[in-house]
Amino acid sequence: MQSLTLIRPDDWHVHLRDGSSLPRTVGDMAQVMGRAIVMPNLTPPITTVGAAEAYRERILAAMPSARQFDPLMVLYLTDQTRPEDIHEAKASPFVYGAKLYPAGATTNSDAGVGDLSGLYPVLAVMEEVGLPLLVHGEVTESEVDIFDREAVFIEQHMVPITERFPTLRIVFEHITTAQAAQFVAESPAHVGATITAHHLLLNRNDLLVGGVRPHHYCLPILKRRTHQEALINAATSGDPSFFLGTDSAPHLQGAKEAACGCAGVYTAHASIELYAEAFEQAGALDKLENFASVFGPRFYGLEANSDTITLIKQPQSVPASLAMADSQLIPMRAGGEIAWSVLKDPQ
Ligand SMILES: NC(=O)N[C@@H](CC(=O)O)C(=O)O
Ligand SMILES: [Zn+2]
Ligand SMILES: [Zn+2]
Repeated sequence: MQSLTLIRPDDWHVHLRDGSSLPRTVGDMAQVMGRAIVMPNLTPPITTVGAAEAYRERILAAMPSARQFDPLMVLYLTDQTRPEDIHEAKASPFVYGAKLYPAGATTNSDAGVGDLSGLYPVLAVMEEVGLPLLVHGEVTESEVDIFDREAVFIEQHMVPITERFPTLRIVFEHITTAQAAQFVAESPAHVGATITAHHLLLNRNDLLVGGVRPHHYCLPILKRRTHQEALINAATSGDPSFFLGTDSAPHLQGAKEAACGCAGVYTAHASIELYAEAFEQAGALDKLENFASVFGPRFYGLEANSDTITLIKQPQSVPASLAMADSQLIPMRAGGEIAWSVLKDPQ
């Protein structure tokens, strides 16, 4: 049977949520991932180092005992964030970045940044102390088409930010377009990007052909096939600017299958297996380890994990639903199969 042993991967963009959701999300993550950058878009958002450290404790308390999993915390930037908050974040051993959500761009982003230029004093400190800026890169103006919001963000915001703060470390999160892939490829090494498994495996036909598929609805929204191909090329290029970030974002079934359904795809149950499928389809399985396990830690100035996992080419069935928070969510590929499995640790 075909098998593939990798340095243990990390997830550089995940939503673990809070409270009674944590056993599901943390349990799934900790099965395979060594570390994860934990997104701060809770209600209320994680805007202080104190809140980030308390959230980290709740995550650790929800961990299955068997494995080590290290949650790396992130501050949520608002119009009220002060330069002092950045100094505190840099001083914390648990905080690895600060996240820019344009207000209204995505789930729980209402408290995000309204006026980006108002954030410049904060970005100046981030550049000075070397704290990475993680960006949900979409404009929110109602007149801009939803499929264009990422590309317009590059012109309106990414270019000015990188020009004004030329050494600021930036992660362009969950990129979905050829324009974003090109922007990152042409930027210096301290500008990176995460790419999700679902944006490698799906395009907007998978969202809309034959009926609307609410479980494929996420932000930034799935784009046309040519963009999917550009993302596959970027992820399998061997360029260290591109690394794994699942953006696994659970919502309960009822919140997705609704007249106004929430954005987010849940992939934490089988994320490395889904990436393996995408890399195999591209004939680039040999590029998976660097993308999943080496380039992310290198970007964040960390060592790669010291142990390994083994993937085997053995299909796994995905349950029709997964329990979360006394209810259920519908994971990616629900009721179907994924071509790869992770060999379980011997007990
Ligand atoms: N990606 C999504 O569609 N949703 C994320 C938010 C985000 O990452 O933009 C969520 O928190 O649900
Ligand atoms: Zn986002
Ligand atoms: Zn996200």
